[in-house]
Order: sequence, then C-alpha cells, then structure tokens
Amino acid sequence: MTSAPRGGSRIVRTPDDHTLPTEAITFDPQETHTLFGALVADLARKGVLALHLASVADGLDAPMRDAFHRDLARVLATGPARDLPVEHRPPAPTPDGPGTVGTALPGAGPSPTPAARTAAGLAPPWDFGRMSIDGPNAAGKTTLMLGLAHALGMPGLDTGPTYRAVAAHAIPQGIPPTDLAHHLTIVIRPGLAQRLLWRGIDIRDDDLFGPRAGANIGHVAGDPYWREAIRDLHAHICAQHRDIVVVGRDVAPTLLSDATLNVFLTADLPVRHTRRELQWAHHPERPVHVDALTERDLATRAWIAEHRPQAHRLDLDTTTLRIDQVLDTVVHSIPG
Ligand SMILES: Nc1ncnc2c1ncn2[C@@H]1O[C@H](COP(=O)(O)OP(=O)(O)O)[C@@H](O)[C@H]1O
Ligand SMILES: Nc1ccn([C@@H]2O[C@H](COP(=O)(O)OP(=O)(O)O)[C@@H](O)[C@H]2O)c(=O)n1
Repeated sequence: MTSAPRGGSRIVRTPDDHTLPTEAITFDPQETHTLFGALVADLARKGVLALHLASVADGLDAPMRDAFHRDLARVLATGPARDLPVEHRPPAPTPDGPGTVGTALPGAGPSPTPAARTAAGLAPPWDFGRMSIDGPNAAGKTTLMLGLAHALGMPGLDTGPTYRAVAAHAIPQGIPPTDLAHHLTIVIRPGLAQRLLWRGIDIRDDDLFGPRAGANIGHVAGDPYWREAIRDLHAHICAQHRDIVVVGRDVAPTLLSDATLNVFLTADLPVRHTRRELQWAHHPERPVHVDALTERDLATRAWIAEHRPQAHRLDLDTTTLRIDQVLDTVVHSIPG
C-alpha cells in the first residue's frame, strides 16, 4: 500500500492495486459490514458510523494493515452488502482533531465528549468506557489497542513507551522522577497512535528502542519511584477520558481498576518470540527479548480474575488467533 501525505487529494492504493480517491475511502460500516466480518456490523450496532481508511491504514501494524486491505479488496470486488439500510452521515472526526496530553501542549484539548460526537454525526451509545489490556510481551496488546482505537474511535494509551522514554532520555540526563511531567508529553487522540514528546520534540522510535533505552529499561521498570511517577502521569491522562484503551503490564490493578473491560492477553512463548522476530525483521539492531509470564503478569491475571465480575474480564490466549479474530472477540466482549 502506498499513500500520499494526509490531505484533500490523498490516494490510497490497496495491494490489489485498487486506487481510491479520499472521498471513496470514508466508510459507513453499515455499508461495509463485511469488513472484519461481524466486527463492523457490531460496531454499527454500537453506533460507530465511519471508519476512515486513511487514518486506519496509517496507524496499523503491517499484518493488520494487510488484513484490512484484504477485506477492503473483497468489499471492492463484491460491492457493499445491501441488506442493511444505508444512511449518509458526516464522516468521523478527522485525525487532526483535538487530543489529550499528559502535560500541556498548545492547541490540544480533551477528546470529543459524547455530546460532541453526537453533534458530529456519531450516534450514541458512545460510552465504551475504559478498557485495560495487560499481558506479556508480544502477546499482541499494542496491536489490539490500535485496532480498538481505530475501530471505536477511542484514544489509546500504551504505557510501555513511557518507560522507554524515561530510559532513553530521563536517566541519561539525570532527571529525577518528580520532574518527569515537566519534560515528557504524551499526546493521545481518538483513533490514532500516540505521540511522545521530550521537551516538545517528538521522540523517535529509534530512541525508544535504541541502546540507551535498552541499557536503562530494567532499572526504570524496577525502580518504585520511577514506577510511581510514570503511573501518576498515566493516571492523569486516564482521568481525562471516559473512553480510553490502556495497554501495559499491570494496568488493571494499578491504573484502571474501574475498567469496563479488563483484557489479559497472552500467547505461547515460541509464538510470541516468532511474532517479535517478524516485527523486528527490518530492525536487526533491535533485540528480540520475549519473556515467559513473569510473577507480575501472573499477579495481574489473578487480580483480574479475583476482582472483576465475570462479564468485565477476558482472558484471551491468542496463540492460534489471527489479529482480526482477537479484535472481534474483544469487541464482542464489551459489556452493554
Ligand atoms: N494474533 C496475532 N497473530 C499474529 N501476529 C500478531 C497477532 N497479534 C499481534 N501480532 C503481531 O505480533 C507483533 C507484536 O505485537 P504487539 O502488539 O507489539 O505486542 P505487545 O504490545 O503485546 O508487545 C506485531 O508485529 C503484531 O503485528
Ligand atoms: N505498564 C508497564 C509497561 C512497560 N513496562 C516495562 O517497560 C518495558 C518496555 O515496555 P514495552 O511495552 O515496550 O515492552 P516490551 O518491548 O518489553 O515488550 C517492559 O519490558 C517492562 O519492563 C512496565 O514495567 N510496566
């Protein structure tokens, strides 16, 4: 897939070489409910009216983007299903809409309120609530978060990059945990991948996954003062959102104990290892570290099992599930 920069005359090319003008790629899931199978029909039922391929394709990881485009190609080949009434409504808010920040960022504000969403043509019910996704590395947490964020138009917060940003920048610069919020800004926006800024400048992935981060990440993750500072920053962001998807290692017990849905995602160790290898195939400089379930993972899983009503938790082994199946399962598990 190739795509021109964000803007009016943007063109998206699918793997099958379908070329679509921007206008043609704003979907009403009621028209395109073959996309991701039952998922989109379910989204339509929940009142989500538009998926914008341009923003979807931009933020997705390669396998998910491919799955999306395969489904898109199928829709294009067969035409939209006609057995559901088609309504024409305004598209979803643009990706350049307001965002939410961990510390002040000029021009950013809270994500759209339910009223604003309704005004924008997005019918209620819109209250998906807060969702947590915990689990070991390479279980597919970030991928699921991006999928949910895109599909439901919610902001997603991935807590891991904050640990990496501290390891890459705060530790080498001797910044104390109490000053973190003065230096690090986290921007999250509905349907988009998050941005991390260090003193106002975007932090590059190469920094987050570079040798400095690698050398310091263990220290950061094991230091209770850093954990508390990072948790406080994340808690501040979560407090600003009624709808949010948050990813981490122990988000359910430490950050979102009131979540609508607690997901614990895992997969067999060799499968997770292979996923990470594939993910970093084009980044040989990035180490492939994949651990067995740690004590913290097990404690989080036990906490979720013990503290949440059955309807509010989902233990999902993704070993044999495709990305779209994981997303589908989780969407169908959202209470209400
Ligand atoms: N169900 C799945 N099947 C196959 N590959 C997956 C699945 N879920 C995620 N992946 C891939 O595995 C890699 C790691 O996923 P990621 O979401 O980064 O894991 P985590 O956030 O749990 O560390 C990514 O390349 C992603 O595309
Ligand atoms: N909620 C979180 C998120 C990350 N972390 C730590 O931060 C590291 C980097 O997070 P990450 O999401 O990039 O995880 P991996 O790349 O290690 O899978 C993890 O390995 C954990 O040590 C944590 O302790 N708690």
